Amino acid sequence: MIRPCTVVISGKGGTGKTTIASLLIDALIAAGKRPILAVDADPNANLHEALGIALTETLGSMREEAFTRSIPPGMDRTGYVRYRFRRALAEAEGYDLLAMGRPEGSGCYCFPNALLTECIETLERGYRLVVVDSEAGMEHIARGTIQSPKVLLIVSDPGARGMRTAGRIRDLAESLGLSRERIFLVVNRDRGDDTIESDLPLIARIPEDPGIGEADLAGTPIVGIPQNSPARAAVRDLAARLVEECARRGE
Ligand SMILES: Nc1ncnc2c1ncn2[C@@H]1O[C@H](COP(=O)(O)OP(=O)(O)OP(=O)(O)O)[C@@H](O)[C@H]1O
Repeated sequence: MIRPCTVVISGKGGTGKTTIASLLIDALIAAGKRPILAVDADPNANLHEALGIALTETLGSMREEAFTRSIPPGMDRTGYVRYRFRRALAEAEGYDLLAMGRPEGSGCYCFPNALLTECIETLERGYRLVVVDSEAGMEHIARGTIQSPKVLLIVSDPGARGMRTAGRIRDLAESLGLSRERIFLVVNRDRGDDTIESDLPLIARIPEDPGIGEADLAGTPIVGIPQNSPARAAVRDLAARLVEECARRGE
């Protein structure tokens, strides 16, 4: 089976992971790289809002039912959970979205992780790309839920502190077995004249874009910003680079 190319977007809180994930998914679809599986693995699940689609269910929200609710006649519990799992996919033009939902209690994603680990291989079939909106801790990589991604993007603001954090995330990813050549830096909210001091390979500089702020303020989807907006153009270039990286690593 050919596995899709998995791109994980990580970075510390508020750096623009979800914004970039949504524009990236949109750009990849426009480039014909469909269908895409989008996974919202951020505890503050809001990728669906950035993409402008409704979400009816998260993997976390299925927990109670999976164990307590009586299952329909003729189905065993595993079959029922798989059925519900497929239903948790929000279908949209060119992609499906799966949201993990909030962690249970002490920050553990035990149930959604177990579910995703069990189902991801079957689920991945049929997708060309998997784009994961993740968090800095990379619990999903640590737990092996998301198999070694082909590309890890670390999003950071241009400042020195952001660069140090990006370096620490890279070290964490490496300690989890990800090879350095798969890890790239994305500088977001770039003002053009910032000096980037990082030993991470820079794959994209996404400019500060007033259209994103306006969409945020109005609560409208990020993917609704004009096609010619500066951030969108930069993400299109990023999408093209990712397509090359995936091809190099055997999509
Ligand atoms: N290039 C940009 N230009 C202008 N504003 C931006 C840009 N990128 C992100 N923002 C703004 O920065 C804020 C944080 O962005 P976003 O929610 O995408 O970050 P995040 O890393 O996903 O956050 P969290 O870790 O909380 O999930 C939002 O208000 C968003 O509108």
